[in-house]
Amino acid sequence: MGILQLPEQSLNPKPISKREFDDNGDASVVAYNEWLTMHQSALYTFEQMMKIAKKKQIVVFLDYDGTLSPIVNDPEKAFITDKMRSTIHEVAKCFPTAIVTGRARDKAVEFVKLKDLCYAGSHGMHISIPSGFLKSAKPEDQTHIADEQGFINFYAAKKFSYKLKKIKEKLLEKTKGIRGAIVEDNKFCISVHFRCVDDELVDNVKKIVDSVIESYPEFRAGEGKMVMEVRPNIEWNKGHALGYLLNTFGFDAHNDDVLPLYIGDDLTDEDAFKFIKKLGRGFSIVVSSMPKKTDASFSLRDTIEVMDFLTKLTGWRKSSSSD
Ligand SMILES: O=P(O)(O)OC[C@H]1O[C@H](O[C@H]2O[C@H](CO)[C@@H](O)[C@H](O)[C@H]2O)[C@H](O)[C@@H](O)[C@@H]1O
Repeated sequence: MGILQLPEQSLNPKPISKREFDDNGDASVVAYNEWLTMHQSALYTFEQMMKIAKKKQIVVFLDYDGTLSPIVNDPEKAFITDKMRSTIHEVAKCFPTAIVTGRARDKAVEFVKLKDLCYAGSHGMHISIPSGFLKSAKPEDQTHIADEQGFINFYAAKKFSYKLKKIKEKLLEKTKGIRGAIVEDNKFCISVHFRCVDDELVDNVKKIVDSVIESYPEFRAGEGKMVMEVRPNIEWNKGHALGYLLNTFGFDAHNDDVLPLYIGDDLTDEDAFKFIKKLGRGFSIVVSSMPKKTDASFSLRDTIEVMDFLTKLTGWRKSSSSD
């Protein structure tokens, strides 16, 4: 079965008015509405999507920043609402569910505060699975370690910890004179934020990051939303994390009955969208209120729409299991 493609006449994207868009962003209404026809609203095409999902196993993957919590200036204050938390809780009761984020896994747990789901932190380089979720016991080895909170932890990039610490020290030192720059330790990657840096100094921040990693060829830097992310230069990203988690949940990714559903808003989420595209099955949903280049098939405008979609999803699951 291929990725859901709806015939054009069945599309029912929610167009937005000029007023609404002018208040909100800088792209034109026409461009956004055109973009919506290629990345249809997952809310407005929900029924069609779920026709495909009937009697199949949906596995839910949720990015954190910009997907569950709105983007804010201070990364330490990117909280989710209680309503979003209880929505995620309901989702996790209905489907195997994982939070897949660039944040450190511990930070994601601290924000989400839910136990019965998986967390893939540091862009999937640290995956935590409640031990009860494992179909068969995973032997403890160098990359699978049990912790006191009842999670089994998989580490894809442990050997880079020492050098990351050094990189972080250098970044802190070199950015300390730039007002608004924040260096965030995400355990297996480091974010250097410039959202609150004066426009004319943003390039300086980027140059600092580039100059620091120049002496560390095993690392690379990518750009996210007003942030540079330094990470080990290894073949492991959010897409690999999806494959790993599906497998760990006991699902054969090649089984047509397994449908990964991923919602995310940032560049690193594109790796997960590509994974789903390559699989040829599942639902990839980008969160954006303006046109952007993406491999996702569907879209939602913002975190409010994400919550509405997840609520619909759990409602659908509950009603379809009583069929
Ligand atoms: O994979 P994600 O969960 O989307 O994490 C990506 C980065 O998200 C955070 O930064 C973004 O959100 C901040 C809070 O809203 C915002 O201030 C910042 O400008 C955004 O880039 C997080 O702080 C980063 O470490 C993550 O890499």
